[in-house]
Amino acid sequence: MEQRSIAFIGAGNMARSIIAGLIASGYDAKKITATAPSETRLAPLQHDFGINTDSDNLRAAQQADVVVLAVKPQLMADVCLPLQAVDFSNKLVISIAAGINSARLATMLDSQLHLVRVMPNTPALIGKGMSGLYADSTLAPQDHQFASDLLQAVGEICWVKQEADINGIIAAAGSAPAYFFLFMEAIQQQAMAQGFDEQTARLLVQQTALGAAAMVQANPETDLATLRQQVTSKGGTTAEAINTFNHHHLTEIVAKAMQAAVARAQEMEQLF
Ligand SMILES: NC(=O)C1=CN([C@@H]2O[C@H](COP(=O)(O)OP(=O)(O)OC[C@H]3O[C@@H](n4cnc5c(N)ncnc54)[C@H](OP(=O)(O)O)[C@@H]3O)[C@@H](O)[C@H]2O)C=CC1
Ligand SMILES: O=C(O)[C@@H]1CCC=N1
Repeated sequence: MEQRSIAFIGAGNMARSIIAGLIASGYDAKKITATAPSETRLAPLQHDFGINTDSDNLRAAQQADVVVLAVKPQLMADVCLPLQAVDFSNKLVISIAAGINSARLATMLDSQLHLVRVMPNTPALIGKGMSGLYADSTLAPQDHQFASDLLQAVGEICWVKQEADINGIIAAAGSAPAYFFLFMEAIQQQAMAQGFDEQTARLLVQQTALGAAAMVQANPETDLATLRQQVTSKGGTTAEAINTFNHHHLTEIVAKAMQAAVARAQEMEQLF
């Protein structure tokens, strides 16, 4: 992919995940700078990946071709204010923040932007990310391509046609690793309650989750319900477990949780 200079403004969990994935995919570490107010986050990034770090957001943004906004939504307005001094006319801006829309970002940076909104997730850290991307029709094809390449370096991507769909990506992918972790935590806890030590319980859940996800990926023509049915022997143990999930309305619980994630993103659009 094209090796543009990239400044990550914010060096937390998500920036680290993308940077790790980029370096693993062969991106030139010297072309990447990450910023944060303290060395706590920066030093490990420099040590682990050999990238540049800087505590000066303005300097990093001014020197970059691509500015990735990777701070918490609550801080975005404060972080953007000094960046209004940057000439963004030849820069691509990528925002990974949940709940801050394009119009708001343009106001925060007081510029017309070449902007892509991206909703990634933390498995980008190991090259298994899932990112949704949105840009309006004014984005240049080469910027569109760069954003695609950048996120494809750390996983799968899908472009959405309407900006509001980014909130759906948050619910289905951005936040969703946490749902799977929660489910795995619950299985691990119950396996421990049934007598397994912590390590064995973790092995049982992680290998099963990995196997199930790999089966989904290996069988793209088989729908998820069929894969479930193949485990569920009539009158057997799985049927009892699934009946219990259904009795307690697992599908409705998941729907409500995803709707809550979207509602929070919409609320954040008003707050920040
Ligand atoms: N975590 C996730 O799974 C996902 C997160 N996102 C989005 O990514 C963004 C970042 O989230 P996440 O990485 O989890 O958050 P973190 O809190 O882990 O990281 C935020 C980073 O911003 C830094 N920071 C704070 N103040 C400033 C400042 N003034 N200038 C520059 N950097 C600053 C923090 O530094 P310090 O630690 O030193 O304060 C930290 O490095 C959010 O907008 C979130 O919505 C999107 C998809 C998934
Ligand atoms: O929880 C959050 O707000 C961010 C966005 C998606 C994942 N983490």
